[in-house]
Amino acid sequence: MAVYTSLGAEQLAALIATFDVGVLVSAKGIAEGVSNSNWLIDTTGADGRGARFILTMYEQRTEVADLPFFLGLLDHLSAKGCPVPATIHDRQGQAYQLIEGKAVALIEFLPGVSVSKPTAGQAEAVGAALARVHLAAADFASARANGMGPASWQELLGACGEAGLASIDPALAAIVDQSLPETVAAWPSDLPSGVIHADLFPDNVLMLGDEVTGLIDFYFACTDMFAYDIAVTHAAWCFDASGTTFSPELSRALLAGYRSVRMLSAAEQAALPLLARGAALRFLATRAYDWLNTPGDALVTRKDPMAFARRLQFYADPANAGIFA
Ligand SMILES: Nc1ncnc2c1ncn2[C@@H]1O[C@H](COP(=O)(O)OP(=O)(O)O)[C@@H](O)[C@H]1O
Ligand SMILES: N[C@@H](CCOP(=O)(O)O)C(=O)O
Repeated sequence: MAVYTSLGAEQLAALIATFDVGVLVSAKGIAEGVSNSNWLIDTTGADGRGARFILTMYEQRTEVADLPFFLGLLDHLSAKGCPVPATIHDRQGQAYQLIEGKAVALIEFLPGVSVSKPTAGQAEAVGAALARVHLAAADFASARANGMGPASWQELLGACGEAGLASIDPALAAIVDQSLPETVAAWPSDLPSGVIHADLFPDNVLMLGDEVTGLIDFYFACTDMFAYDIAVTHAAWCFDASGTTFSPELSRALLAGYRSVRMLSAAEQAALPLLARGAALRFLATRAYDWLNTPGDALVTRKDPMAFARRLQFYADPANAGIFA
């Protein structure tokens, strides 16, 4: 359930009245998502013909200081024709407001559904959409460091400790030890970089058939290597949810879709196996930390760390080195 904060009908109506979007008709909490609170908002519309929006309240994982980057990026990409929701600015021109100390933003509603079993056609479309974001953000003026880089994996996995990792799975500490030091030591810093999404999982992509209608949840977006974003998207899209079964077909399609829009340099190509191990470690680290530190009665659904430990083992196996060719 991703509505952590209760907003009363009067509060919502007063908030919506600060935008030029007509009068509030209904507000329904959205169950999907884990980080922020989201509502589906219907209004009479500025022209009286009805309009639909998403209202997001940023909870503790999103720093208010980062909102100008995240929301400015949405507007930039939307203006460039990417399927990204634009933010609705209030009558004062502000992209977000504070309610009882928490930031809220009204954003464009985009059609589509998140797929749970992608087809090759859908993976190809997502690869192409990712490459278009990389190109479209080239003239976005702001930058944001990746707070989820190699130092954070070490910190989070270190905080879990050997005993914590063993409590998740007896083999987990050894799996981490086999890959973490060498991946961090070899991590590149000289590959083509720019704005990346950094969390383009299927639940952050809205689709209608093979068409990408929405790329959402840019709240890990940052300035980092494009090829790392490909690796994250590869890890997210090319396995079953448990990380047990790799799909060569989805992998080929995702990479072909990306390359159809943006060619990879030889150095990026060569780095993909290493970057994929890093991507698996990044999500293993946050999932393992959350697994051990999320109270049993919390509203957040804990995600299985072993699903990314299995991906890490797959990427670390020399027999699979050729999958990115
Ligand atoms: N712009 C949008 N258009 C349509 N639906 C959206 C939009 N933004 C969010 N949603 C819906 O809200 C859900 C949660 O949003 P998301 O940004 O992924 O939340 P969280 O950051 O908590 O993971 C999504 O799965 C989707 O169903
Ligand atoms: N994609 C991450 C979790 C981040 O949650 P999101 O709902 O904000 O995308 C994972 O699967 O571990």
